[in-house]
Amino acid sequence: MDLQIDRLTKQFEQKKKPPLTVLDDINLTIEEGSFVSILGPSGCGKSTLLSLVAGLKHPSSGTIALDSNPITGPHPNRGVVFQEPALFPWLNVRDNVRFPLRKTMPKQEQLERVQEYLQMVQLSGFLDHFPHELSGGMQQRVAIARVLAMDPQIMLMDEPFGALDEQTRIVLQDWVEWIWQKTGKTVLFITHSIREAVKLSDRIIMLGARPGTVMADKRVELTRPRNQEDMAALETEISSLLKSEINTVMKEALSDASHH
Ligand SMILES: Nc1ncnc2c1ncn2[C@@H]1O[C@H](COP(=O)(O)OP(=O)(O)OP(=O)(O)O)[C@@H](O)[C@H]1O
Repeated sequence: MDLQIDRLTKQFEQKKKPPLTVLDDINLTIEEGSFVSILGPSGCGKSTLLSLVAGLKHPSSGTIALDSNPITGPHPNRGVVFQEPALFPWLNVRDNVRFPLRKTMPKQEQLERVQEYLQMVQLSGFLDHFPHELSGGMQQRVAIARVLAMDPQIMLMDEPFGALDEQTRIVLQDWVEWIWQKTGKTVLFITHSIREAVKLSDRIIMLGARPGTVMADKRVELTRPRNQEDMAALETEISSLLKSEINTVMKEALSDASHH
């Protein structure tokens, strides 16, 4: 099922100032089963866009629809993974993953599903562990298993590896690519890392700053698994695009400041 974003605009009210436009007339179709990353300078509206797709925030104008059904709020067909794993500290791994399933199916089925997805994230030996007994990377895998177990159509991932060390991050990148290939889910993935985006994505959408519009939309045709040499040229190209965008924003900010 495609995700269709039409003429999407989001503004936030500000005290004693005109509203802040964060996303301005965004039009995108995200194809079913594709891995799409969103890159852009800090504050350009990446998280806002993801929250809108999640249904946690509402558009100021425009629409978002999943296979022609308008999104009006959160729904299990869209699973969200944040930078912080957000597990319940008082529940063990089994019950953390089971939690969202508890009203949707018989208990035996819940437990089977929990087992299946913890196996997929290679944590089936940790059912009785509590979050504080796990490393950050393991906690994030539990959080991902919890979302996968709900069998969403789309995984919305907001810098899921941003808080992890470089080595763990590289391992989890390979692993998320494997999960994506195995499950065939659509992934919408926010990252600050150009390398991560180039490694994982079918398509990279770059948001520009103030107000957030689509600055570039690139298909990545490199064969998987991708190696550093093949990725280098595209990384350089994206990096210079982003640098010039950030420069523009900083110059604007400086000139605004000097006029006040
Ligand atoms: N609830 C809110 N009320 C007012 N302004 C908001 C609100 N949420 C976000 N903003 C503003 O909207 C802009 C975009 O924020 P957003 O978090 O979407 O950016 P981002 O691209 O995800 O940033 P980063 O890369 O730093 O995480 C920022 O200027 C932010 O201050």
